[in-house]
Amino acid sequence: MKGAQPTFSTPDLSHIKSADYEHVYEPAEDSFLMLDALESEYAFLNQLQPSICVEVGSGSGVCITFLAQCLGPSAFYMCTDLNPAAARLSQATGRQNNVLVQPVTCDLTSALEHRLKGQIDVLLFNPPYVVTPSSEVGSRGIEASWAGGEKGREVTDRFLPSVSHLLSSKDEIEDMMMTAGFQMTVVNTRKAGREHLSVLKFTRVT
Ligand SMILES: C[S@@+](CC[C@H](N)C(=O)[O-])C[C@H]1O[C@@H](n2cnc3c(N)ncnc32)[C@H](O)[C@@H]1O
Repeated sequence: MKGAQPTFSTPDLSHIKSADYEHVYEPAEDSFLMLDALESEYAFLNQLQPSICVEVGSGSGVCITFLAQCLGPSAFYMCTDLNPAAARLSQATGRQNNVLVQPVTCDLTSALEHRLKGQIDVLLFNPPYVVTPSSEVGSRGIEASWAGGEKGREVTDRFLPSVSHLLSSKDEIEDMMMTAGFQMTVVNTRKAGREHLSVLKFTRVT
């Protein structure tokens, strides 16, 4: 049916043993909420035609693998985690679901910042958000899954300032026009050989 929203299945996690979840975050309500959001944003993500997608704090790899299943092999999928067991498991989850996920063990995006500056098209993060003493934040074990420190925001607050220089600048024109008081809508896009063509509509909002 023309224009129908495709549906996607939750990645196969049958390779993960219950003992693995003693070391790595087991997908829970928050993970599944992220999958639902990715599915409902599918049209937007697909139209973006991303080249590089990154998940920070990938845990079991369920979210980045789902994204790779939704968008297919034309993009490169990477993930980071402070917990080395999570980075390894994320790669295994990709493999289990026939998608390639490149893991990096590092704090937030620290290992990517030079090479991928301004090149990441899709950046996901389901951060630890439980209020805990600050001293519990930043472990390389399972505690890193939930320990959010003061107000549950310590990890998120360190992550957010890096977003603007990591993300690709496809919306530079939009930023420029928003500053000038216009809203931008992408009316139509088409891939023509190596070119991505778009018709952009600007409407004055202020
Ligand atoms: C709530 S879990 C989410 C896991 C997975 N994305 C999901 O949705 O099921 C948060 C993840 O972030 C990782 N993490 C916490 N602090 C981090 C940091 N500073 N840098 C990278 N990863 C971090 C944890 O190890 C954990 O895997």
